[in-house]
Amino acid sequence: MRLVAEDLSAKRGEELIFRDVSFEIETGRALVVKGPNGSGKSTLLRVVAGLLPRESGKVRFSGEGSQEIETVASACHYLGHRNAMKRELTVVENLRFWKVFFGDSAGGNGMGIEEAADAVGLGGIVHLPFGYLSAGQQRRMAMAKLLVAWRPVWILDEPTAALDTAAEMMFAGLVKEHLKRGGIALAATHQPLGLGEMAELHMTGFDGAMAETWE
Ligand SMILES: Nc1ncnc2c1ncn2[C@@H]1O[C@H](COP(=O)(O)OP(=O)(O)OP(=O)(O)O)[C@@H](O)[C@H]1O
Repeated sequence: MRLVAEDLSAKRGEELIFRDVSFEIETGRALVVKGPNGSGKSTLLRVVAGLLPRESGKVRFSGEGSQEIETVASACHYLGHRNAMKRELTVVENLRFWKVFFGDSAGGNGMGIEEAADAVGLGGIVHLPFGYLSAGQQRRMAMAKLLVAWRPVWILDEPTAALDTAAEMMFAGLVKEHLKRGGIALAATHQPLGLGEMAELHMTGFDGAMAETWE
């Protein structure tokens, strides 16, 4: 199966942020989106995840297994800059909410909540309110959200910003395992994700009217 984006363009407000962006990602592969601040990386990721409307173009799956997927959005996990957790609820309550809310996509099973917390190295503190956790621990728990429900596509926006080296390595391991299970990852990042050689999409944004280049 492949995630295919064809000739995407998107606006924020009245501004065209990018156009003619196309890529394909096979199962088991990751694509890293790079580019300077403001070049449209986050916008692209949100468009692919179905969180922002696209101005033109298409996002679809093709190949074996794609028929079982109703919509691209239903097959995507999106980890944005914010953690999407309620501070007042415990970690277990937050993860339980997401597990039920997302459900599993066809062809996979999410981890149990304790197992997912263990996988991000925080098994002992799931009873605490999310707001009690340190910033790095909160980010780790947000990563556990990706594990409690199976979705083949992980869309990751600066996933390891502000994490320590151990957490970066832990997350690289999670992504590698996801790819091994037949997942797909699309990640915007300024720092290496520790995944080895990855395909890259370089976004330069518009410099004036029409000066964008895509590699
Ligand atoms: N809600 C909005 N309304 C209008 N313009 C916006 C809005 N959100 C973002 N933009 C603009 O869209 C452009 C692309 O923003 P985006 O967040 O996609 O960039 P980015 O490449 O992810 O940047 P960074 O590396 O800083 O995270 C920027 O010029 C930004 O100012």
